[in-house]
Amino acid sequence: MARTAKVQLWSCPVWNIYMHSLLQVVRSVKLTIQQGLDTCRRYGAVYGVTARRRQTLGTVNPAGNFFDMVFVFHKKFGPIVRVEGLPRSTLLILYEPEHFEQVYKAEETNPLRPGFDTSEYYRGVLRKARFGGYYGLTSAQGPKWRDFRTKVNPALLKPKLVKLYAPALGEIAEEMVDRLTKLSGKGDYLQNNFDLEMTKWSLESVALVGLGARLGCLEDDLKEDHPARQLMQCAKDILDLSFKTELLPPAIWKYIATPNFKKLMNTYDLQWDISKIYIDQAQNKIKERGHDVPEEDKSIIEKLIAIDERVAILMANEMLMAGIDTVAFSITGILYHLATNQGAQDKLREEIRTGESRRYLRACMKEALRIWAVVPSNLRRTSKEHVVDGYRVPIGLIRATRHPTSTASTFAVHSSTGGPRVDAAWSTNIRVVYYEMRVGSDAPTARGVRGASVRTIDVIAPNEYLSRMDKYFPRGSEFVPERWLVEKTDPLYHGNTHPMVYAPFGIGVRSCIGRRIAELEIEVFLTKLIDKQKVTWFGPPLKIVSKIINSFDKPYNFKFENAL
Ligand code: HEM
Repeated sequence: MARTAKVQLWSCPVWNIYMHSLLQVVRSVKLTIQQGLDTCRRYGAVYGVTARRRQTLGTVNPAGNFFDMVFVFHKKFGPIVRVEGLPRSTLLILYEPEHFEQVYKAEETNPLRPGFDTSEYYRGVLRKARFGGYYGLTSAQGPKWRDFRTKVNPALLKPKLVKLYAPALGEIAEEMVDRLTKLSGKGDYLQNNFDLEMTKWSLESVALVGLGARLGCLEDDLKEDHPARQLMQCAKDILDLSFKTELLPPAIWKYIATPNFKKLMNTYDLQWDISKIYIDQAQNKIKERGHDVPEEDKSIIEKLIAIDERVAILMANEMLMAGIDTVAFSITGILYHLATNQGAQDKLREEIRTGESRRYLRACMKEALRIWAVVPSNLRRTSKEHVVDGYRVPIGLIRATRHPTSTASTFAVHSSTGGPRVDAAWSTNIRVVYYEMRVGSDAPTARGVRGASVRTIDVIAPNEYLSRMDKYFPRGSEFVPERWLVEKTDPLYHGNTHPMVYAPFGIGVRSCIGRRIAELEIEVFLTKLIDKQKVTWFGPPLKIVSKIINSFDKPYNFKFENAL
């Protein structure tokens, strides 16, 4: 397949692909990490040093849990840690909220979050005519991202509009509660398949909003060719195939259409085709009913179709990608904490039955997301230079390799955007030099340079790790919903901590667009479930594994009984 695509580094939303690639590398190769205090002040110099001066951490954290890994880094290297050895970029982990706040705020006008190049290729090149210049949110940066986000924000972020879905989500939740009751009598089925069941519920719920239809995920005996089954498979395959195509060696899809790449493009096509059928149905219903409906009664899908049919389909696909596993993980985490804290569960049940308030329910949700966030850290790619705590963080790094035959002692770096020419020195015996970029398009000249490539810098805010530290949240590893409700004078009061520490839905203008939908889905389901069922947990504690996002390790030892 011809590959004329000008592929840039793209954004992936919740999946934070770099976390995953980081974990893979940590498992398989020796990571070279330099302590921030040493490195940042002398960024270029450190990159120029030989392996002999690098601290090698070795294989860290074979279990692949992101929390444990950043814990080790923090303890070993301090508050600013740089991680080398990743395929596409350098990671700079900032453990002080003031530090990442400074970088994130400075990047807020153009927040860059890298993701899958293949998704951009599909939308921008392979199916360019179909997408008509729209890239969605998950695979767009800069003006393309901003334009789409500005278009869809009003439809997805208005609480009043999202609340219109509460009754229909309530019906789905009731069906799911009945289903759980039924399945809990089926031997060890739920122990092994609780995640699948929660995925069915979250897909059914998010599709109601994104596609305006009930898919039928909660039916018994879903056939292989059932659209619900296919959409569930598409979401799973897209993440899986993108990872394999882009991050596992040999990542040659830009030159040769590998089998995984072809499969990925076909999966995107299938997801589009199925979504289009539902969007067409929604459009027909709207036509039959007529447009003479007050603006505040129009559904999300109606508002999106009014912008453009392609925007509606693209946004539905984004929701199906970002809104299934995230919600399924979060509800599982909340249920686990309620099952292992019966006092909190009883208190919640009482609040639900009196029906006067939802304060405790919301506190339980916040508390569970503090302890286990589906996206364990946030990430922004630098687009400008920063000085953090006295250390210079460049826009990126140029990796220049000296030609073996060259005897020149310097090479030149010049800027096509008008910056000054800089002569950089090769150190004796060093064939590879990292030069800190100062302007967007710095590039080394040919004198003695064999090859040059640009490495970007991704600044990581390890929010889940920080949120469990006693320093920020007293009794940080305990489930204490009360901290979200107590007065300012109470030492547990959540507002005493830095506002950037707790960020399960991300940070700033690029934060999760599905937050209100996710919160409503979870709230409605918990209300129905805890009213009817007492949830308990038996066996060893539930464990997290970090894949593209966080997920849980089986078995799911929940027990559901009728609540008194
Ligand atoms: C509890 C469930 C969820 C959690 C914890 C979560 C978390 C996140 C996080 C951390 C980000 C990255 C934000 C940033 O970079 O600052 C994100 C982005 C995103 N999320 Fe969610 N999410 C959830 C549910 C959903 C749902 C239900 C949808 C769809 C309806 C959704 C759609 C998206 C999209 C499209 C983005 C990309 C936004 C952009 O780049 O402009 N998420 N989410």
